[in-house]
Amino acid sequence: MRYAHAVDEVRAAEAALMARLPEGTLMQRAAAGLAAVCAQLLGGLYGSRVLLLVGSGDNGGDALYAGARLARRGAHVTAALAAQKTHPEGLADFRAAGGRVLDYARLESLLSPGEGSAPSSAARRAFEGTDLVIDGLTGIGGRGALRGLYGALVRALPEEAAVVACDIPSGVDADTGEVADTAVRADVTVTFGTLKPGLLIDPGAAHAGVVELVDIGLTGLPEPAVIAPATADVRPPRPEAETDKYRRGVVGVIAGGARFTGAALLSVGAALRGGAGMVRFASAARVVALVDARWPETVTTVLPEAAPGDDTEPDLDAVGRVQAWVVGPGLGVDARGERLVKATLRSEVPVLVDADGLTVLAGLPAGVRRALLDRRAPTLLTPHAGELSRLLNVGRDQIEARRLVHVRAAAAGLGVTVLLKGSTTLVADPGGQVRANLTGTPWLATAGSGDVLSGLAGALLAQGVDAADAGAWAAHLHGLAARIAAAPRRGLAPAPITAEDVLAALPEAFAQLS
Ligand SMILES: NC(=O)C1=CN([C@@H]2O[C@H](COP(=O)(O)OP(=O)(O)OC[C@H]3O[C@@H](n4cnc5c(N)ncnc54)[C@H](OP(=O)(O)O)[C@@H]3O)[C@@H](O)[C@H]2O)[C@@H](O)CC1
Ligand SMILES: [K+]
Repeated sequence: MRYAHAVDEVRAAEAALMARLPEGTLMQRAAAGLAAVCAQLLGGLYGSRVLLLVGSGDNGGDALYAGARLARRGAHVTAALAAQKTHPEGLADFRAAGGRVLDYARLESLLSPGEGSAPSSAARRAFEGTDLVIDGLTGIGGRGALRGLYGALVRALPEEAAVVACDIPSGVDADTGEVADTAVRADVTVTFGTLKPGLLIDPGAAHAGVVELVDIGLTGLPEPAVIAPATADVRPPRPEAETDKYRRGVVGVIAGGARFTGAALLSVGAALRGGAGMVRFASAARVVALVDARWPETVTTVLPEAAPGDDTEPDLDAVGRVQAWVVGPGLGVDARGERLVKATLRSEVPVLVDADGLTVLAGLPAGVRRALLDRRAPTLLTPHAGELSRLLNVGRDQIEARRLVHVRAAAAGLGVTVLLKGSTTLVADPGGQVRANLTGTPWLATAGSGDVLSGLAGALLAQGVDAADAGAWAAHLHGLAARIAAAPRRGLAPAPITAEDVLAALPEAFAQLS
């Protein structure tokens, strides 16, 4: 499990610790950890060329002290001072260690634009041959788009150099993972005390590379703002020898309609492979026939079409007992869809609402929606950014840019668990804790992959897994399956995949759980 804390919490814990320690102790611990990771990456230090990007705050101080340590071990280290004032003691130590300084005025002239907005050739020449860059422009004090020389400096970095970010890649918001404009793209981020949410959430996570945590002795941190389960933390129930199919959990899937049938097939397939004892499926006759043909192990029920104007609630008892419902994939957003969503939410078992089911919910008057979601059994909503945008009445772009903020707001506002799909899938419970999924891959951005996720999470709900774990574990397994499908053998470059491929790889993903 990886834990991330918000900046305010980190600062409070650091202040308490600093009050008990001699001045500068924490920074020395941070710098020692940073230098150790860099030394390991460089292999031999002697003669290697290191470039420090130094900003005005303590993040720059960490970089200067780390650079001094590397210089004392024989590296050629240059500090590019991107601010007029930098950490004075750190700079003095760096100079004393024999580090070379590119001061602000010199850096400014090197970075003055050449042709167009490309970095000037002077900057290119100055940085040529760098083996490793240490990014100490901004850490947890960074706010908004990089200002002054910072952005131009980042854009002028030599492509071949390895990049190690100090605490957080500069330009990434530590609390949310937002990237306003230019941000450092690190191969490794060395972070101190605890992870920051922005290291786990895209677009920040994509800029962080491998995240190495350095222990600086922080204690007394509160509950983490974001947690990211590792594969070892994903523990769906395992059937015992005497477990029968009913005790393993029965999941009911209500999906597909007049227009779409594929979503139902994918969701049912994933529910079958998700470990439930049995899958029941209910829908229109045409969809049921297809499910019967593709997944004969499913127990199916044809739901009679209501006559126009007839809004009596569908009889879900006719489908048989289930321990959880999945409702929505390919369902349609008409009156039939609305009746089915309402009926499942009025049941007393866990319900997962996905896809068209979410659009139906978004279209209901707020009071009706609130009453439907005010349930005793767990409720899990699994929107992508567009569906969440409709539910919250917030622009899709805003959701994409501030995923953490909006998934939390949705869970708190609706009083249910919300799984926001995307490059980093996030699962928020109404209490505010968020789980981030680390197994995502861009290959999952393919039609139907959400239907697979819904069936899988529904199967976990039916096995008694709580909503936040069901969402987070399903996302984890789904990501593993996608990676297996995209690159089935070691050393193979990933290839495009379909949702069917993800479905087929689910058993192998389960096999990776300890
Ligand atoms: N606290 C501790 O115990 C420990 C802390 N440690 C280290 O300290 C780091 C935090 O240091 P910090 O608080 O000095 O903030 P930091 O991230 O260096 O940035 C602040 C400066 O950047 C500037 N600035 C901001 N945004 C900008 C932008 N977009 N573009 C341009 N400039 C921008 C801002 O300028 P201003 O907004 O004031 O004009 C201000 O001067 C932390 O991440 C860790 O590395 C470790 O040593 C362990 C112990
Ligand atoms: K940084």
